[in-house]
Amino acid sequence: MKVKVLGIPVDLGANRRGVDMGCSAIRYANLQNGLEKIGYHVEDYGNLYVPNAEKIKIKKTSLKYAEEIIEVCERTAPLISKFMEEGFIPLILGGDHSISIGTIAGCSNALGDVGIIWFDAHGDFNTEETSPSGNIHGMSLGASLGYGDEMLVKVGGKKGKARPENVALIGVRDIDPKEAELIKESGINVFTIEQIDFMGMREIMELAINIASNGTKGIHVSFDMDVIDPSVAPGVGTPVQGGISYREAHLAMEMVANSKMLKCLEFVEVNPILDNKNRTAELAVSLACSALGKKII
Ligand SMILES: NC(=[NH2+])NCCC[C@H](N)C(=O)O
Ligand SMILES: [Mn+2]
Ligand SMILES: [Mn+2]
Repeated sequence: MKVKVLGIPVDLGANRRGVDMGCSAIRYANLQNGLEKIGYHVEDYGNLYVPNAEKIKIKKTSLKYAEEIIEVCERTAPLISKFMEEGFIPLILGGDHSISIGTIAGCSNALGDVGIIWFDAHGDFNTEETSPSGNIHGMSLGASLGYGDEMLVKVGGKKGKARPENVALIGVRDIDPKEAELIKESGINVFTIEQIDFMGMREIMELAINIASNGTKGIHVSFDMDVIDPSVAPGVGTPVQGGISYREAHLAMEMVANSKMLKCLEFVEVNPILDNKNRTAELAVSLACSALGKKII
């Protein structure tokens, strides 16, 4: 039971500044202590170097900071693979959601076949052509599945990090029109917030875990804190009303732990500037503990 924590303080993929501080906020909320209490050996690698937005001129408004984000992701991928080969579960702290292009590449390279459960209010399936914002954090799931800019798609070496039938996108309620078409075309499994209301998180997670486990060597869980309702998780840059509850989020993580398939875990989009006394980071810590096996009794 070993966890290796890695901070990736990228905020270049999002419009609002401040998610780069997410990793510090999550560590400050006693992450290491919480994991040690449930029996983990925890090593903290520290943060990856990320260039400062103030020093960079945007070259392309349709793919903002692409060069820098790709460079960070290319450094991330081999590091994640290495942690996994050493027997650690990587626990990655964002940063905005663009970092997943690198983490998923690394996880996929280490495992060969990986399933992805992606929690998000958004689809993160835009491309340069469909994105209304040009922000790469809205493109990272699509890029991981082979859609979009060649350089983004090729991070870590191979195009298409998982089979679409092994991917579950959960909690979505804000998808751009052309993004929706791409999502449908891709064939990934989508569970909207409406379906969670209707079927309950338990059934959705049973399906999602099956989807992500079927024929794979393990599951990568990518957790965008904006999947949770903003009344519970206010410290995010792109909040959308009507998100999942505190307990639904925990139940989902508890079921991930029970599946014994978790190989790589990340929490992204925590923005301490917009938070209320660090409660969103504290929630990320308690969710991490649940995903890694913390039990009520
Ligand atoms: N990871 C996120 N919070 N993504 C938000 C994406 C918002 C919007 N769909 C866009 O592409 O700009
Ligand atoms: Mn996201
Ligand atoms: Mn989101």
